[in-house]
Amino acid sequence: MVLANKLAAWQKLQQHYDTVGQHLVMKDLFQQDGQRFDKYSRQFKGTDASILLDFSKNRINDETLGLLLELVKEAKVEDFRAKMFNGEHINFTEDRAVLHVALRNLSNKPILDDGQDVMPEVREVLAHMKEFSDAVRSGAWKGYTGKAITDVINIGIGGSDLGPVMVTEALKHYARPDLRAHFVSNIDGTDLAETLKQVHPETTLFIIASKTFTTQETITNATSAKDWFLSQAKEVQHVAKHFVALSTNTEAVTAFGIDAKNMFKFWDWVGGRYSLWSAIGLSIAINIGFENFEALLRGGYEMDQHFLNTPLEENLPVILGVLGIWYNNFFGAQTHALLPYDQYMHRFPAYFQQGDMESNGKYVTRSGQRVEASTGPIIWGEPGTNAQHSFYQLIHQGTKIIPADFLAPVETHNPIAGGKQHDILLSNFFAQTEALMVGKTEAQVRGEASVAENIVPHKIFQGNRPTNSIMFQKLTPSTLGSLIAMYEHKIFVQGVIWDINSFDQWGVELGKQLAKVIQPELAQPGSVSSHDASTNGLINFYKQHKKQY
Ligand SMILES: O=P(O)(O)OC[C@H]1O[C@@H](O)[C@H](O)[C@@H](O)[C@@H]1O
Repeated sequence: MVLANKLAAWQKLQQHYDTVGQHLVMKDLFQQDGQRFDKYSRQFKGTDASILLDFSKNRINDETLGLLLELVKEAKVEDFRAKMFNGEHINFTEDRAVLHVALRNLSNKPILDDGQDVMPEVREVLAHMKEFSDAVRSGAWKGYTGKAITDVINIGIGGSDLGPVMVTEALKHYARPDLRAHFVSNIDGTDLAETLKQVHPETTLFIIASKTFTTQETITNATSAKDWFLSQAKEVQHVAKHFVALSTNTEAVTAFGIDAKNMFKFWDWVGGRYSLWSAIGLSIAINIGFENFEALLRGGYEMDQHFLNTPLEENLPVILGVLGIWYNNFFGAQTHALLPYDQYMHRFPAYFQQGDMESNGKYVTRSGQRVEASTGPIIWGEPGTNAQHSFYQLIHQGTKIIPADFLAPVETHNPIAGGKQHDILLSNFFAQTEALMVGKTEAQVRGEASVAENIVPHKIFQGNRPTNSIMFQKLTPSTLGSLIAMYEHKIFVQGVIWDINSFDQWGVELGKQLAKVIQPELAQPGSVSSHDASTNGLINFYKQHKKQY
């Protein structure tokens, strides 16, 4: 593969940026073209999910879009897309297929990994999840004293936590108040301790979620949870009624003491950050019911079909992907904000911090060279309108360009005050992207009542700040599924263009290795001298002041 910045379309884009792109003023473009919204907005329609993407408030014209799509073709995004769906081992550093799309493949089409159809096993696990989640929800699954389960604690971290947390929060409207979901991820004992305070062992189900079943945080928390449980339940045989595992590692699960029949399997072709669609979604299925979990899968599946079959110029993930490239690589934007105007989506940005940054935070190309162009953006965000009262100042008047996606539902689940609160929310949603685009000129500032001369520059907004507006009818399970899959594929498109492997995560390993060296040093008496002066100093400071428990 050729380095992204050496592709002919990239060079053309650079020239276009230098001569035209960087000078484009959106306000003028809107004045010149009354059809700009129609021209630069697209709709996705699933069975019941519908998503509008308005990307007209971007610093682009027809030539920009044409060249960006040329880049997609030249970088062979379509070939890679086919490779992913066909089960080729595109995650070549781990020699794995990338088949999260199989988890939501609701068609009868087989999907092959190493020549074997993975669908029968996928369906088998889904059936197991249905059976189990139904039993927990109906109360048929009983704890060791014969009581029904009231609290489910998912113990997992990274991809084995963030997806279930984000989705259960986003779909809280569909959850039953008498069946509470909790999530413990951090090795900090506070996370587990504070959660255990809220539950009772007789009515608590622990879901130990770990693809590898070797992750230190998860196994340690799971062991402490088991100790807590056994301190009251006493008999080891009761563990079977209160602990289940979600993993690819049967051996480690059984060694932990969980019965293999209480294990929900998935496969190494499911990346951790793409795993909420797999058995890792068990806490979701219990929380919102299996039918709703299936609707989530359907939404994902329908977005997969859209990504696969829609022409590039109509393809939402492709459009979002190339717009990201435009700002990241030509305007030098370092970050990308996700700003959901839906309180239920408050963990959506955190979810895609892992989804995007663990996927595309890489500087080595597929052929092992160093990239010459900037890769994955820093993803951040908070729900509107809270974010407006926090960091929007910098987006409006700071020195950095912050491309942002604004997401909002047309319909709210909670029409408080006869829908008035939703109107207020949405008026802010519309106003912010408008303000970011049009800004406020010096003349406008002066036109306002009595502004002191020295204050004038402070009140000017340059505007021309790019945003995408993403509206969907209502935050239903299928809509959420489509939105998640849309961003997954956006990340895919960008990774292919940058020629990096979006599906490994070697960058998280070094810190883990070093922690394993340091942990025994903390338990030994005396000071350490084997590290650099700073690390030695910090460790020794801790050892001097540490409390013995
Ligand atoms: O599910 P596991 O194996 O416990 O892994 C949890 C997380 O572990 C992290 O180290 C990885 O970077 C993540 O990608 C992963 O999701």
